[in-house]
Amino acid sequence: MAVYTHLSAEDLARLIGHYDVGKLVSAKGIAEGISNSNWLVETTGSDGNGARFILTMYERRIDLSDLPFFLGLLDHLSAKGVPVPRTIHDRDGASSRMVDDKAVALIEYLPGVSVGHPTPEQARAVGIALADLHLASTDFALTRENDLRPRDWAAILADAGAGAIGTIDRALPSVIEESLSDLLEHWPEDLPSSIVHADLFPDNVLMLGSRVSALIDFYFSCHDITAYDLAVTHVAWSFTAGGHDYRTEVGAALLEGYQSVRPLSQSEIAALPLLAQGAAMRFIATRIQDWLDTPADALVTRKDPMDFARRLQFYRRDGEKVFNA
Ligand SMILES: Nc1ncnc2c1ncn2[C@@H]1O[C@H](COP(=O)(O)OP(=O)(O)O)[C@@H](O)[C@H]1O
Ligand SMILES: N[C@@H](CCOP(=O)(O)O)C(=O)O
Repeated sequence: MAVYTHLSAEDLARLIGHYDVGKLVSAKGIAEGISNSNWLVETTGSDGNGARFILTMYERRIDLSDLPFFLGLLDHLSAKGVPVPRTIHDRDGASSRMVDDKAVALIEYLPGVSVGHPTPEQARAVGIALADLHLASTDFALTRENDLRPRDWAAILADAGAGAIGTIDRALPSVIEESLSDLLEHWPEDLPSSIVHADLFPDNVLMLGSRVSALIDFYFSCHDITAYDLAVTHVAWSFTAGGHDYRTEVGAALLEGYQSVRPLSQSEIAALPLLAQGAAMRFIATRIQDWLDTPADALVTRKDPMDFARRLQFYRRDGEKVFNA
């Protein structure tokens, strides 16, 4: 479930009244997603022809001072033709508003569905869209540091403690231990950097057939190593459910699509095996944190860190072969 806050019909109508989008017709809570509350909102439209929007209420993990970065980036990318939803500004020109003590934003609705088992053609399209995003964001004026870098994963894992981590899966502490110090010691500092999405999982890409109709959920976006974003996307897209098997053709198509727009340098290619292990570790760390913070009977489905422990082991073993083929 992903509606954490109840908004009455009156609250919603009052809120929509601050935007030039016509009158509220309906608002349905969206089940997908785990971080924020989202509603699909229908209005009569500013021209009376009806319109749809996504209303997002920021619930957790988001520092409100970062909203101008996240929302401004959507407008910047959308203006440059990258398929991301633009934000709807209220009558005062603001891209977000407060409802009681929570921030909300009204966002353009884009069609499409998230794929569960991507084809190579779909992966290629995602690679192209990611490279477009990297190139189109170079002149975005605002900056945001990544607060989930290797030292942050290490801190999250140290806070959780090997004992508690072992209660999730007995194998997990040793998978982490055999890689973490290597990642901290060899993490590259001299690769090209840019704005990165940092969480471009299949559920954050909407597709119409083999076309990317929207990249969404920019709430981890920040400045970091550009090729790290490709590594995150590779880790997220190129495996069967649970991270059990690597899908060679999907991984290759993603890399090929990306490089058809932004060719990688030799140093970026050489770093990809380690960046992919780091990407897997980053999601292991936050999934462990969420797992231990979420009661087993909570309504939110906990995401299994082992899905990414398997991927981490894969890249340790076969990363060179995958990226240097
Ligand atoms: N701009 C959009 N257009 C259409 N659907 C959207 C849009 N933004 C979000 N959604 C829908 O809302 C769901 C949750 O959004 P998301 O931003 O991923 O939430 P969370 O941050 O909680 O994971 C998505 O899976 C998608 O179905
Ligand atoms: N993609 C991350 C979790 C972040 O959740 P999102 O719904 O905001 O994309 C993971 O799978 O661990």
